[in-house]
Amino acid sequence: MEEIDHLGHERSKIEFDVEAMKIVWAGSQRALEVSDRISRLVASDPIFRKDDRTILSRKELFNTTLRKSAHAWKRIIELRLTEEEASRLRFYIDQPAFMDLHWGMFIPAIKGQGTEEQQKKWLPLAYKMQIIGCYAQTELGHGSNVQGLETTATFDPKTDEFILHSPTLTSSKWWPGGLGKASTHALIYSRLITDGQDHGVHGFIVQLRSLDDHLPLPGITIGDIGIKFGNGAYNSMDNGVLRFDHVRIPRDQMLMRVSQVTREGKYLQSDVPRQLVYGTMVYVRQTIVSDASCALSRAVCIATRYSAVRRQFGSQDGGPETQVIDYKTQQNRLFPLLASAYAYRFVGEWLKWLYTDVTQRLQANDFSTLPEAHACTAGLKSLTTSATADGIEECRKLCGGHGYLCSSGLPELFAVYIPACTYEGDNIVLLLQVSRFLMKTVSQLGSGIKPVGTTAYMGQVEHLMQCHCDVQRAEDWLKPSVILAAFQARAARMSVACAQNLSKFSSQEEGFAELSADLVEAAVAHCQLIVVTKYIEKLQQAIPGKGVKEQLAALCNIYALSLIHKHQGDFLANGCITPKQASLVNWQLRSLYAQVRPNVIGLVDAFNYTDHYLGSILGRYDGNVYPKLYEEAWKDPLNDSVVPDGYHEFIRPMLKQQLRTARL
Ligand SMILES: CCCCCCCCCCCCCCCCCCC/C=C/C(=O)SCCNC(=O)CCNC(=O)[C@H](O)C(C)(C)COP(=O)(O)OP(=O)(O)OC[C@H]1O[C@@H](n2cnc3c(N)ncnc32)[C@H](O)[C@@H]1OP(=O)(O)O
Ligand SMILES: Cc1cc2nc3c(=O)[nH]c(=O)nc-3n(C[C@H](O)[C@H](O)[C@H](O)COP(=O)(O)OP(=O)(O)OC[C@H]3O[C@@H](n4cnc5c(N)ncnc54)[C@H](O)[C@@H]3O)c2cc1C
Repeated sequence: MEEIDHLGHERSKIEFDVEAMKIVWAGSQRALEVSDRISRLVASDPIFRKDDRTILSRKELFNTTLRKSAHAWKRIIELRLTEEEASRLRFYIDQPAFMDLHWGMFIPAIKGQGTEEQQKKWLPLAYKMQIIGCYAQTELGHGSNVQGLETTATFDPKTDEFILHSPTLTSSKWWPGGLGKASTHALIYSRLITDGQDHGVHGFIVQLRSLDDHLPLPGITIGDIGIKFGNGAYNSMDNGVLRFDHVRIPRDQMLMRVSQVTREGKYLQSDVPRQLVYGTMVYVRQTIVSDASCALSRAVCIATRYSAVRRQFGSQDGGPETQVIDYKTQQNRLFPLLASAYAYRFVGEWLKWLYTDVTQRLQANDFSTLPEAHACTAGLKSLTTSATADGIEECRKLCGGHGYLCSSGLPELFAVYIPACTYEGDNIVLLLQVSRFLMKTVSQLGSGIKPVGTTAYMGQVEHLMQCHCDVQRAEDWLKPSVILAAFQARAARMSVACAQNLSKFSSQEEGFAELSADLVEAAVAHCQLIVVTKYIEKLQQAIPGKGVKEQLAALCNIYALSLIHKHQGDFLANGCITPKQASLVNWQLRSLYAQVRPNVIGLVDAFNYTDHYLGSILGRYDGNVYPKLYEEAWKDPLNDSVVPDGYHEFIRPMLKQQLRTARL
């Protein structure tokens, strides 16, 4: 039967080159080719099916994780996939698994914190998957406060070993992904004790399970922490609990790039900053920003396609009703999210560059950009994951009732995504780190230290404290210089106000505690400025393809102006803009919505997601929503029988009883 494209009329209106936009989204022609090929490979392989995930029991679901991971690994070897292809394979399989922690944290931690010798010993085993590792930092009692961890690693000079021990219930390792059932090894973060002295938290490679029969080694208690939020979702992951009872490991299993313990038990600190122990978190936070653009674009793709299919009200003379995407309220909720997905994509690309740059510098013992890399990764991780989690939920609401069905793909996407606001650093805790960095920058302004990188704008603080926004007509809001000036003035004024208020307290710590809510807002303003700046810089590059740059520019303006509208309290209170200019923002936004409206289906098609990856009937490429929703309902196990199990036991006796009561 011929397939009908129910979104064909939408696609015929598109004014730009969608194929060229796909390249921009993927990053390059080659990246698009790889992504496209691997997504099809996954979609066509029955082992990677995922439409049944929300109805599987926990054990069945975990079993699919094991099967999919083993099959993925087999395919990686058979097809000799490159690292990039393997990572795309993981992306399109779309199921959280122990492999993520092995490749995403265990290996990077050894690379970043291990000596050359340690890397030589452990990395080949890990690369060949002859050992499976996880990243065990968080404990039952402490996650955010890493310095508060309680697990101890005490050096025993008699045997040249460390003794790993969990002295309290709260010192139990709790949460590490892959720990519960799959990992054979772990990177354990633990307090280092030598000769009765506590040197703080360090990383140790510890074998947990036998490589022969997978049983826990002596002294180790280990298991899964239990079911988590939502059906399917993150429950494919075996987040674990672990306790040590005086477990001995050789001395050379402490990661010793940052500091060392000698054979005699002497503690030596190298000139590498201590903060490198936190380096793996910087790496993962950077990847999480790019992931945010993927998760948000996925939700937006579903909501956009469905909003073009769905019609409610407004029929005239028996004609079709209005597509809900044509309601201005729908556009006002949806289009800023579409714009954010693109904005996060570009800031993610930049952050990857920043991370690569800082890594190269670290290798050359240049640690000067580490504080900025920490502030940027922490802040942008926080900003993008919070907005993405909220955005996915908004997309669910944008799809009305059908968005609540698991077959819309949105409930599982939300459930699997929201922990990103917590893992790799609670979002508020991370923003407080950014605000510390900002306060330090402000305090150094008068001292001749020139702010650089993302805080360079603070160098013009005197101008930014007084400047006036130069907008008289709505179109003036389209000028990048005007947008940047407004965001810079807002960020600078909020940071300076915090710094001034902090100086009124007798101690810095007291001030930080009291003003933490304001500090978080200043950090958000700074991070939003980074996103806007990086988007504007992206537009300064050559971008080929008919109409592509124009659409990207419109989305950039929507991103920036919708933020000014949302946070107009900040912009007005700090005198960055006037009430008249705030109302012109709205006029300009409406006109931008009209400009992108004919192109929105093209803008989500450019993500190039397969129907398999989207996992959503509402977001189907062909828009054939209603027949497929109807068909899907009959697949529910409840519909296996016409009369439900339990009818004779529960429903029938109740009905009969009511009958008797009625007769009485
Ligand atoms: C199928 C086959 C596939 C094959 C291939 C597949 C490839 C697959 C790849 C998959 C990739 C997937 C990626 C992974 C998936 C993600 C899953 C998530 C799993 C989750 C893991 C976790 O959650 S791990 C635990 C994370 N924990 C945290 O984040 C804790 C948060 N807390 C902290 O970071 C810190 O404790 C703190 C920063 C909040 C406070 O630190 P501290 O108490 O030491 O304090 P100070 O505030 O005093 O800071 C001191 C000083 O240090 C600076 N600083 C702090 N942190 C850092 C840092 N990270 N880097 C650099 N500097 C730092 C701070 O600014 C201070 O500086 P001063 O100059 O002294 O002011
Ligand atoms: C799905 C998932 C996977 C995870 N995977 C891993 C893993 O693989 N390995 C691992 O080691 N860990 C892992 N974690 C743990 C995770 O890193 C921590 O949960 C996270 O760092 C937050 O720490 P916490 O739980 O201690 O939160 P808490 O710090 O207890 O936060 C509770 C509340 O207190 C607030 N708060 C805390 N400190 C402050 C402060 N100084 N100022 C203001 N407010 C504050 C927070 O904002 C939050 O609202 C995972 C967690 C989840 C949910």
